[in-house]
Amino acid sequence: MTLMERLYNKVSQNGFVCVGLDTSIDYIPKTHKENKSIDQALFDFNREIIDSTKDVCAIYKIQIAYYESYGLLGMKAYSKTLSYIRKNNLLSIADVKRSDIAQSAKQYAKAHFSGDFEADFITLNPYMGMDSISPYLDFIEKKDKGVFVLLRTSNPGASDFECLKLKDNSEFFYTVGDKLKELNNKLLDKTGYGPIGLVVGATHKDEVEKIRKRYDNMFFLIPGFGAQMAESMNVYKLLNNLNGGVVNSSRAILKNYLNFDDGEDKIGYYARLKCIETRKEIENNGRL
Ligand SMILES: O=c1ccn([C@@H]2O[C@H](COP(=O)(O)O)[C@@H](O)[C@H]2O)c(=O)[nH]1
Repeated sequence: MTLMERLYNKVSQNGFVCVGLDTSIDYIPKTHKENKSIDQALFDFNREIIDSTKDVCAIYKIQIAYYESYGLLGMKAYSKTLSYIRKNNLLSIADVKRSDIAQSAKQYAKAHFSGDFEADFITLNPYMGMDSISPYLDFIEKKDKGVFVLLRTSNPGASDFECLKLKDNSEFFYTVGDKLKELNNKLLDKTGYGPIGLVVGATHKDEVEKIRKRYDNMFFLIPGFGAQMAESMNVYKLLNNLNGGVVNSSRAILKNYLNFDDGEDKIGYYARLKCIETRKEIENNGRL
């Protein structure tokens, strides 16, 4: 089975939620971190979240910044989390948003598609051009890996550059998307999708239908739901009949336990509950 088939099947079986492991030591209760090294505390927390959510989510996204910020110990937790995900036959996205000249991109590809930090998918920033993307193709084709490239990001400043108007009055990000679509079209498999996906935030409601239609064969990583308060209807429209993307939620899932008196003893349980709630909210509002 190809990577895209595995992801597609996970979405069909478990739903489209992508659990974001943006794990900060600040989110971990005192009782769960005292007498532990930082790497152990981060990893134990992640393991509890993974064990409790693996049958109600499609994939895990690990935001590298949260681990890098704790130095070597953070990166140890990052590596252990990725390998735990792999050992359990689950899927991972390393949110590393890389971008560089081809020679350096090749090293990034090696770093994040093999060895200590091996992930199934990574995120890329396309703004240095197509030669900053092509070095990843070797791993995509030979090692069955995938990428999600930033297209229309969820942050408030996203329009500063992504939406700059070109001479024909189109927005710049469509040029980026069209080039990536061309590349992805050569790699489609029987799911109808290919391993070059797009990051499309659900926070910009006016464009979601146009983006979904234009990039119909591209699998989306959709951030913005939960802590960034994107509307569930926007998410639904980006999902392409609920099987064309995964919806990331990080803080809302990891910190859900804080909303309950008995939360500290049931971190995984409340994360699981939030995953189920997230899926239901998006599915139900989409049906309206
Ligand atoms: O456009 C983008 C691209 C990436 N992200 C990342 O997704 C998560 C969102 O976390 P929440 O806590 O659910 O808001 C985080 O890792 C971002 O770096 C994004 O938000 N928007």
